[in-house]
Amino acid sequence: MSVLIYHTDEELIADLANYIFKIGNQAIEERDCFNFVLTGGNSPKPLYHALATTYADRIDWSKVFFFFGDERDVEPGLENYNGLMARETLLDPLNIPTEQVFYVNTTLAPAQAADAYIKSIETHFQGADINFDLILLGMGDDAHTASLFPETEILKNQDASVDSVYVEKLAAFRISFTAPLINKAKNVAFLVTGDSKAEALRHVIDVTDKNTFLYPAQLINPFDGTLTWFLDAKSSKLLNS
Ligand SMILES: O=C1O[C@H](COP(=O)(O)O)[C@@H](O)[C@H](O)[C@H]1O
Repeated sequence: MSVLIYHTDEELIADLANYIFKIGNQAIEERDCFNFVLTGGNSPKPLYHALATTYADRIDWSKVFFFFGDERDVEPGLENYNGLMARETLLDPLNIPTEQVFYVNTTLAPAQAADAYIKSIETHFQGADINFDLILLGMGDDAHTASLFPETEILKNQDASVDSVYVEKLAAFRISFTAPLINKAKNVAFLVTGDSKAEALRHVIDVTDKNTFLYPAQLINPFDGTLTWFLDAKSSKLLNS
């Protein structure tokens, strides 16, 4: 595991962009395609904007396939839909054709949407083992990642799959990769910024006595891949190292 801490947002974004392109260009060289899982929420917006502008010429975007590690159970056109945020900040500015983007179909009931999503991923991987080149994750101030929220049923799911979960404190359903599916990735990177994440981050990175039911991001530990944390000074202020 690598923990990288940056003192300016510009440095963090530049380094994370370089990391993404290194993995992406290597995947394209090896297999002619880069399977890239996006995170939702607010934290990645400046990164996505930078990828689509300053760094737009650093990869052949026609070879990049985009997925979502989690989705909110709202209509695709609504503000909270992670796919809409990614479309506005990254995918539309780069003119990515819809065939390269795997959105979660939230017009279906949550369980069916989860089922349809894993099936579409299986089809894309043509029956081969599903191991994404890169999964980008965020983390909430309650230590949830993707939509693996504390004290929810999905945390017990041992299948490398996509599941639906009812999150009581949000009174809403989510659709999310399970922890085993994330852990099968070749590379996993967290992007975590802001003071409000500091305490959760301390529990996830520094505390050796794990409680994955309360701090779900502790579940992320790739079986055979790399794990890198991209942090700003604020989110990392309570870490020992
Ligand atoms: O609900 C979500 O939250 C997390 C963290 O989001 P942020 O706004 O604090 O950056 C995000 O990673 C996840 O994809 C999203 O659905």
